[in-house]
Amino acid sequence: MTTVKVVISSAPSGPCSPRLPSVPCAQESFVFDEMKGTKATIEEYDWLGDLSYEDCKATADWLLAQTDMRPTVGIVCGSGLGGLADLLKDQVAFNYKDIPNFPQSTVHGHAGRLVFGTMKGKPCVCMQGRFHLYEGYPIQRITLPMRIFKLLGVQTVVITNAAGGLNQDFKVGDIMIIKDHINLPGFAGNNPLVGPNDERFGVRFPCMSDAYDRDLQQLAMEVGQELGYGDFLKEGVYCVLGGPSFETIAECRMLHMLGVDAVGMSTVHEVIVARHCGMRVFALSLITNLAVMDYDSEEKANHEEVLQTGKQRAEQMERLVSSVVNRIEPNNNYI
Ligand SMILES: O=P(O)(O)O[C@H]1O[C@H](CO)[C@@H](O)[C@H]1O
Ligand SMILES: Nc1nc2[nH]cnc2c(=O)[nH]1
Repeated sequence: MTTVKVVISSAPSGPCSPRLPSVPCAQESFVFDEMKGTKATIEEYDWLGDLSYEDCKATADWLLAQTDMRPTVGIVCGSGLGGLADLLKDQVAFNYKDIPNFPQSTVHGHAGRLVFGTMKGKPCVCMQGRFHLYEGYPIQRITLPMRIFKLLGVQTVVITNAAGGLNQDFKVGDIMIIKDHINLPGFAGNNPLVGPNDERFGVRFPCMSDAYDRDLQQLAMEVGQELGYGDFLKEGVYCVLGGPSFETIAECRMLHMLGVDAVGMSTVHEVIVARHCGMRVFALSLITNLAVMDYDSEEKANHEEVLQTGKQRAEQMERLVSSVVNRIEPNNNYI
């Protein structure tokens, strides 16, 4: 695994203080790559490493050469939700380690396979395992699969995750349709679109007020009601944190005050990159545990509980996702 830590800086005598690369101004601003010990100007720095448009295209072309499947729907399985991939028929599967430029899954509950197949007759590609910031990958690399999805022909991305519930009305096992997000690492400049923008993927300043497709949210609500999931189907705002430590009580209280309904360590970066390249997004959180907000509580968040809840709700998550996918039209409409 290659980890690159970069420091953006400028000469002390320069007119600008240390700054983010998205607002380059001082001539003397430079990027110091701590791993390689090299220094380059913001323009010169190889932000994407081997993840340029051409490299993404090479990966997509490699995959397209191995299978006749032409997916229009891309699915990301959250922690403990890898069973979604097993729903696919006529599977062609690749271990991440065999796919050029792909990172490796390092987290328990994330198998590390890219599975092509049909779900209710629709050609799909499914990430059985995702990448997280806390695994040490650069943020551009954990979101690489979204660009590969786009280049494979995917139009709609269905993203799932396991999350801690902050909304006091939520219970363990609830499924939350994500209607919006808060990108907390993004407040500190940790956004997957930082660096030079390649217009072949999308615009420099993508809009995020329509990040989560409203028609698909409504469709999922309808489908959920039809399936009899009304009691545990919710909607809300998801907040991403860097992890891997779970939140303190004070952090949970702060997030709750900010209007966050569920907290996790994934999804948002994928959503930003998916929206940047014009795919539409539908996302679900499985509430695997309740955030601890009370100093008298003995509860302790832990990954085993997360995986366990995933197992318990797997069947309903799978039915909800497959029923939504069933009603997505290839031209991005739904029926
Ligand atoms: O978001 P997913 O990948 O579902 O996983 C969630 O569960 C893990 C913690 O148990 C973290 O990785 C968190 O992000
Ligand atoms: N950050 C965070 N991620 C989670 N993933 C599943 N549960 C949680 C949680 O409580 N907090």
